[in-house]
Amino acid sequence: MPPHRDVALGHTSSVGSSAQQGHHHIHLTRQIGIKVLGRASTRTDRPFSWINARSPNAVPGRPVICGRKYRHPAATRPTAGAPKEAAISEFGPAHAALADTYIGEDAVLTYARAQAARTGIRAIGPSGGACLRLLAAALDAKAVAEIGTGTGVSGLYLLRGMRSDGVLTTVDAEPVRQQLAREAYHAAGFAPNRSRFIPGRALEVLPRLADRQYDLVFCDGDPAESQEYLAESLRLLRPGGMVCFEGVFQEGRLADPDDGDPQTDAVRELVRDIRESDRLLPALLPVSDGLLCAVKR
Ligand SMILES: C[S@@+](CC[C@H](N)C(=O)[O-])C[C@H]1O[C@@H](n2cnc3c(N)ncnc32)[C@H](O)[C@@H]1O
Repeated sequence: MPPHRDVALGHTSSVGSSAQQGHHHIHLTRQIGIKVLGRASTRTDRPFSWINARSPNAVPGRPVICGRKYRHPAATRPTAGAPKEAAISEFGPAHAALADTYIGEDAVLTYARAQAARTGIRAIGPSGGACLRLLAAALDAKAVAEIGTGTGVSGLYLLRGMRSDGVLTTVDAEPVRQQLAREAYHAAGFAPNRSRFIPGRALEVLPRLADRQYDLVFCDGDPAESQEYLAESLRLLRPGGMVCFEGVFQEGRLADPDDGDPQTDAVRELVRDIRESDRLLPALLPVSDGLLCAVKR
């Protein structure tokens, strides 16, 4: 087998010859011409919290991702054969904190975040915000819809990633919060025509927005309405557009088998439906409180 260029590491390596590498691995290597650096495990006996086979919503063999504040009791039970994974789990919060501090927020974001805290709402964390900015830039987004303006933290990140002529349409049931967001966008130097504020309940406002006109839809309103937001997002998005849901870890409740709260159940359904949809290509990013993103095929 000829050597393949490893684009991730910038050196060449011989791949596909080891008996330990599975057929799928070899096939993938041939298909994309790079070395695959790791293989997904199919083990389900891990002792730590991100696989929770006891959850009533768990699909056998499929991981249920757990928020970083929650640790399943089994997480503390040592099990032979998986010390490395347990160690990785232990380092999760430290890595998350590093991802947050890496970004560094300016005065406007700091102010908008302080306003969110003052008014008692949760704003997306810096690492989640940076992902939104990154995705908006990667999509070259001209039209973005947001459910849950809050005091403008997520909107600032979105606007900073969008095209310079892009428009953010943002919906919130609380006009007072939208006014704070408007001030934050202004303070950050965005012209008024870069944002469109629509006050009202999401399920009343979203049906008025046009089909297939949006590059990105960011959902951060009422988690209990997640399924409806997904349906509306699929209608609003152009093919190749992306939907993102913030807060899917539900601060650890998602993977808590004892949590039967209807809101958590709604998010569990959302997570499962997105994963199993053949119209969507998902990735669950472990930033902020879980940012579930999916491209509409
Ligand atoms: C978590 S906060 C949004 C934070 C914001 N995305 C950020 O990161 O800066 C949720 C917001 O959604 C709004 N909201 C909750 N339920 C809603 C609904 N059904 N329709 C519209 N907005 C809603 C709340 O008023 C609140 O401002």
